Amino acid sequence: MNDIKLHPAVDNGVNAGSDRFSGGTLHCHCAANRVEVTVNAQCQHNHLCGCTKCWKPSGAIFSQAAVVPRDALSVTANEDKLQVVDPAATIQRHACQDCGVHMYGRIEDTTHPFHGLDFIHTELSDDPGWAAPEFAAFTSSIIEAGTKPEEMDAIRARLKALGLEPYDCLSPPLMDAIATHVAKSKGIL
Ligand SMILES: N[C@@H](CCC(=O)N[C@@H](CS)C(=O)NCC(=O)O)C(=O)O
Ligand SMILES: [Zn+2]
Ligand SMILES: [Zn+2]
Repeated sequence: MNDIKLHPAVDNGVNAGSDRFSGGTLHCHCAANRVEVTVNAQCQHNHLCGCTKCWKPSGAIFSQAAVVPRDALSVTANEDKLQVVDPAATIQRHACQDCGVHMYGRIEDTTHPFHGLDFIHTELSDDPGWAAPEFAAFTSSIIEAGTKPEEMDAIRARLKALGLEPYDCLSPPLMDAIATHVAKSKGIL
């Protein structure tokens, strides 16, 4: 056992997803009248995120976030309990007002490279088979939430041991995808 706790989904090892998985339901943490989100797709780009804005289960220092096509996602129960956490943010995080869990994040800016993709936290689903996290994003940002800078070497080593390469922004393929989108929108590519 390793005493560094990153996120419950990876602390005992990363579980592989299923190639045959095609979606499931997510629930908030309320004991009754749970908000339910139904996703009719496997997720992509699942990763840990160390930023201060993404929702984390209690005790976790990283969030786990993935994307799905926005037209594959619908709120199927208790949508009236959802409220956008920060309307000024790029990602509009729709959270349950009662338990605080973020049910999905949506980008409304049609020019954004990730427009059309919604962010979800797959641990809110009991359905097995969601694609596994592949890397850790915004790793240095965990300091902004209280992790001591001197703990970072051990945390990055633990991430690497789990096969989750730590980056301080997004992974190179996603950074390349963003830059490609920007270059195309400027007519450079
Ligand atoms: N260091 C900042 C980073 C925040 C940040 O840029 N988060 C990334 C990853 S989720 C992002 O794309 N944020 C857009 C948003 O929150 O709308 C923090 O920890 O708050
Ligand atoms: Zn709730
Ligand atoms: Zn984040």
